[in-house]
Amino acid sequence: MHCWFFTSQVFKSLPGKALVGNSRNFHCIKPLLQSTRHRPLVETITTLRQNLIKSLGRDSVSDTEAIRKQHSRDEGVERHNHLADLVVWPKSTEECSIIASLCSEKKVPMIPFGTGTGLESGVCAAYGGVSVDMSKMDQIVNFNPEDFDVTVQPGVTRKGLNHFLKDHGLWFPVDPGADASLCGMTATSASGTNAVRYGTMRENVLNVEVVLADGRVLHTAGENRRSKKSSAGFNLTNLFVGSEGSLGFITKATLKIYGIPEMMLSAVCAFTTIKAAVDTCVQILQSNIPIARIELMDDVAMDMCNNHNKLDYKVAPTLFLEFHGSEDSVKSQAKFAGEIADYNGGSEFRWAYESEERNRLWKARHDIYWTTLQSNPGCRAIITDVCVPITRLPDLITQTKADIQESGIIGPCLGHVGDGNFHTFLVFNPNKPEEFKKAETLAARMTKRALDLNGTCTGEHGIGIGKMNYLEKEMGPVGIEMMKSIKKTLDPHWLMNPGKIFLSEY
Ligand SMILES: Cc1cc2c(cc1C)N(C[C@H](O)[C@H](O)[C@H](O)COP(=O)(O)OP(=O)(O)OC[C@H]1O[C@@H](n3cnc4c(N)ncnc43)[C@H](O)[C@@H]1O)c1[nH]c(=O)[nH]c(=O)c1N2
Ligand SMILES: O=C(O)C(=O)Cc1ccccc1
Ligand SMILES: [Mn+2]
Repeated sequence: MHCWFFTSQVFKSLPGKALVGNSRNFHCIKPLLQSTRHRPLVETITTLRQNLIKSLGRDSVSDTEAIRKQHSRDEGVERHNHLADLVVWPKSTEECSIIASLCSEKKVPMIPFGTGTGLESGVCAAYGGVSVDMSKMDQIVNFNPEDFDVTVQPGVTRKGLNHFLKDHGLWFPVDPGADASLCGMTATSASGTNAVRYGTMRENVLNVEVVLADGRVLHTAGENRRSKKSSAGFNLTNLFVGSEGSLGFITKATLKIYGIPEMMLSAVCAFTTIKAAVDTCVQILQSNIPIARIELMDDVAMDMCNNHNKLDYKVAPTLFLEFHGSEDSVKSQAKFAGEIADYNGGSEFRWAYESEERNRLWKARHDIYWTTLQSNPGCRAIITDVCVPITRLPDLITQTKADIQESGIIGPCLGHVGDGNFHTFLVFNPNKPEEFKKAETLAARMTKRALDLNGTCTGEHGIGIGKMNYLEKEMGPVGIEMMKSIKKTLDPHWLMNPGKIFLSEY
């Protein structure tokens, strides 16, 4: 039973309480944790702050409100306005271990913070506590080009790593649309446009070093081990891939890296219907063309993309494709894919050979989130991220689009159709609760549809706060119970990132 009392404000998160606050534009989309957990006592935080300063030094601890605010939300829609009580910056695994021990001793929650680009409120301080910003641990600690692996600390971002790798003719292909930390990407089991060919974080993490809630240090595949495969005991590495800061601090990640392909060729192809575009994708995959990326943008997304980036693509359901390999192989892949697209009524491929043009095309795709928000000033968006077996995709997207059109809400559909993973972002004006309600209802209908089609409520963004309800449905009672018993072994006092993933505690 947790007996914590709040510090900064008389604010208790009541079970199931939904907040729609106009003045601060924040929305609690889903009920918060159904528990009577309270924030830590003021005197507890004061003592903890002194102990942390003594151990880490003054420059590694802050209780400044602006810093706490900056660490108490991510890039997703705001779900509440609770603040972390303190922010700390460990410089090493040892310091992270000290932080965990000191917080555990006082039973104060800890929230790992990567770069804050998450979309599901994963870094929010649902019950106060200490936000642990990992950015000062920013070294590439072990690089083995001939073995195609590298080990990074949590402050290294994906673009930072690729900047280092490119001089060696190597790259790390998992590419969420933001320049996220690689350990944050591990924690959310992130993905991106290259997953069709190279996989997601789940397939590209060989080992992680973790600091557990009590300060112990765990190497999930054994210390410094980096074999491409192993069947030695349980797969503890993948236990932490997708753990969303709820099982421990990832303080090192050993990753697979790849040779930069001899040739990368991108193409854009427009279709008359969403179904034709998605059927083309399914047939390309079924024909075993080793396509690197295949992304769908619907007419709404294309229109915004054109306007925002001064592009002149057709305003129609569109596939963005990319082929990697030797020149001969790329050309034959592209030719075969072009024939399949043509069979489904696709337009001529618009090619992009030069890296400059390719980057512009893919930047337009990656930036669609900002594009949509900037195209609708003052609005926010509920982001959906369902993933289904690819043959179920045409119906799912078509039905979802029909729902959106009927609702009158702005909701572009796009995403990683090669994985069966697609997104809508359901735009609403925070000062119009009826729009928010419509967006929320659409998201719920879409997720129910995906679960009914043997899919998942989240392909890559994680559960965070926004999808706690859905996880219960998706996993069922035994699944949830199993996850909690694993968490209880690693974090018996529920101190790691409380208020996320699960609706109730032990
Ligand atoms: C414009 C845009 C576009 C995209 C995306 C975001 C934005 C803003 N994302 C989402 C986001 O980039 C992705 O979830 C990243 O993995 C988040 O990494 P951060 O380092 O920002 O984690 P952030 O700091 O946001 O934390 C996310 C979660 O991980 C935990 N965490 C972070 N660092 C940790 C550590 N060292 N140890 C333990 N836990 C840790 C946190 O506690 C939290 O629960 C995305 N995603 C995706 O999969 N595919 C995509 O295509 C995109 N596209
Ligand atoms: O762009 C993507 O693929 C993302 O996952 C990020 C995203 C998805 C939907 C809305 C906003 C951002
Ligand atoms: Mn995505």
